[in-house]
Amino acid sequence: MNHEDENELFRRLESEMAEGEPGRVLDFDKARSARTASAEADSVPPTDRSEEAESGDTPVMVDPPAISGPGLMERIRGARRNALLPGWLRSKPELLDAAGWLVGYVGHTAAYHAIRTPYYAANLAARSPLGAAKVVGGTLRWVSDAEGEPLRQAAAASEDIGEYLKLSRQRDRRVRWRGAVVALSLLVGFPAALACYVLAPTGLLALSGTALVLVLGRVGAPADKPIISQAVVPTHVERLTSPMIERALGALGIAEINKALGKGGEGITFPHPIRQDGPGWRADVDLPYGVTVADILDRRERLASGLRRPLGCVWPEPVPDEHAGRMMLWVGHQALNKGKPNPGPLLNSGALSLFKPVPFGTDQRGRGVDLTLMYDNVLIGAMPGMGKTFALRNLLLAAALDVRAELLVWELKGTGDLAPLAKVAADYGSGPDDATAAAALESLRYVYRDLERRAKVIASLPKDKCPENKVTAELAKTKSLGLHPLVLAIDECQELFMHDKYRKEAANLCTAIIKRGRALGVILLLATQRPDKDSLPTAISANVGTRFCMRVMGQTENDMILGTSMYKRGIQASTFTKSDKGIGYLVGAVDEPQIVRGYYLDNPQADSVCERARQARIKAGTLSGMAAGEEPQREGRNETLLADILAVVPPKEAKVWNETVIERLAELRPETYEGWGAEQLTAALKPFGIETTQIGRRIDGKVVNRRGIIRVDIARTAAERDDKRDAG
Ligand SMILES: Nc1ncnc2c1ncn2[C@@H]1O[C@H](COP(=O)(O)OP(=O)(O)OP(=O)(O)O)[C@@H](O)[C@H]1O
Repeated sequence: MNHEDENELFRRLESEMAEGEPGRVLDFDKARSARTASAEADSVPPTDRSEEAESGDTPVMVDPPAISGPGLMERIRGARRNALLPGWLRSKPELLDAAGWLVGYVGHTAAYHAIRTPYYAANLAARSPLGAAKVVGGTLRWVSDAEGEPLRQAAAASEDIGEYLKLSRQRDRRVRWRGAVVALSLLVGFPAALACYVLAPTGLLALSGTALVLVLGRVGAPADKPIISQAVVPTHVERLTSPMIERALGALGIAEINKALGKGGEGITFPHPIRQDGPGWRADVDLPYGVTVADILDRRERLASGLRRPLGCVWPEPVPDEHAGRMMLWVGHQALNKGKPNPGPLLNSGALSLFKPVPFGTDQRGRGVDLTLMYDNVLIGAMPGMGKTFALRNLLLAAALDVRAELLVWELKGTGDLAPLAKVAADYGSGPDDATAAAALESLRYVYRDLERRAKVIASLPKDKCPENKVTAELAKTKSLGLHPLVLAIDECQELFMHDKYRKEAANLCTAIIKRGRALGVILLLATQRPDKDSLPTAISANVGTRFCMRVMGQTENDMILGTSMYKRGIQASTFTKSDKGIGYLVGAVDEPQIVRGYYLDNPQADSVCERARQARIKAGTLSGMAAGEEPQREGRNETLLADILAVVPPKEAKVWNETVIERLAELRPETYEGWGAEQLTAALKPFGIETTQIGRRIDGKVVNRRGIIRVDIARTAAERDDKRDAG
């Protein structure tokens, strides 16, 4: 292109720019390629550029200059540092696990061969004559220079006399000195052996004889029949490679991935080398633009098929603090659900503190996952039979081993899976019936009342003792304060939240406990198999700190347990299979969701942990309530009801309709009374021996009869109860 043409092109460009709106994005590539296509001219005259820059219509550059982003220091500061030591060296349980495995491996190998030593010895002895013959034969062949025989034969056959004579002379020389070596050895060796035979102690003689026999046996053994068999057969797992991952991703049917892998596509990038990570391989993958880890999680099964690995081995995960397309793909050597169930450290551990992390399970890589229960509440959800009760029981066993913790345990299914806890629990009930649901509700009321008491105690404490206005390990130790950890567990809590009579009150109490209980040392543990808004009030699911979700049907249940948008973020418990029992997503224990397999303690093991916890409690003097043989109060009554009625019905109102009373009660304590009906008040007063009665009122000139209370009845019963309490 000559300068004329070039100027013409830029004139055109300028006029285009002038026509367009200000700041319009120009297709510079097009312009550039037009330039290069038509000529050899390799640069724009500097005058042209400066003119552009000076004119007000300078095109807007939308791409940053090539070198952009943070400066060198910022990049160095922001760089991610790789751990100095490998994970297994930093984590004590992993180190212990690896050391234990090594000791076991060495021990097994040693024992295996020790048992077979007589067999190995007999085998070698049997082969020693053949070994001796091989040694003698080999020596004779060496002395007679047998290895040169084929060459001599060849020279003779080809009648190459010169070569033959040369080889024969070499042989004669060799035979001479080799024969001398052997003769000398025999001359020295025989008398030496004879002397040893006569003079050496029997032990040394036997040892040398045995060694000789074994060596001869080893020499006599055929190469294809090893004497020592293998103690362990190593499993060979196929290495995870980038082509395998690309092949698997390409088979997912995601258009963007196919485009990236196709001809001219940008391919798939791996920001770090694929490496061994625990008992599996870890690959970090940058998915093509626009593809998220959630897209892959949706197709985990297909991915596993593409990798030719069982589903339980393939665990794609989002990477914390990275873009949505960065995937950590961990491919285990063995399916997670095929590993031997691990009872975990609770089986043998001594005392625990709920203020510190307690063992809960292991992640895919076998590393221990702990949970801190204090200042938290836990929600466990899954389809029936996936391991909710076992997971809940793990947490309760940990709580049982903290002798200070008061346990209230309710299992509303009636299978008795939590029965071992009855040995240590202040209150325990199991059953699908109304009475158990009512008792569980009573427990909630008790906890709620205790919440009020705890709040008062904390408020009355000097600031230096309670600087953060919450229960501390120190305060929990002081028995007189009554600020010990209070753990209330309800398995199949949907039974309570869907109960005809109790659902409203149960939901209100639970919500209040979840909201206020954390700082006051109250821990609520809930497990449900029906995570929907009717069976698990949203106020509860929204306020729980730690969530564990095993297999569920779909997005709604997933997000109900794990929290809103978790499914979209790729945390999908619906991808677990039927055999993934006890395996779930744990959210809230650390910053990022984890896949965890809960420790598996069967009934007898749970029983033995509870027995140990019981003994520890007896020793510490903290065994209380039902576990201590005290009769539980099962009156089904709300302890504050009478006082509450007296508070909302002034003495001048002698008779008040139930509906008026509950309206006022709901204003006083919405968490307890909201949703009560007139009938419920009548039922709630019955255990106190108070009957409601028909009360007539004239409305619009007509007499309307409705059930109501007589205030003096309430006041009398309340006074009697107070007297009794004072006397008792
Ligand atoms: N961590 C685990 N590892 C291996 N297997 C487990 C684990 N947890 C539970 N299981 C198995 O799953 C089975 C069901 O467990 P569990 O009774 O806790 O389920 P669930 O969800 O409470 O059931 P349901 O909804 O019927 O009450 C148990 O019998 C046990 O064999």
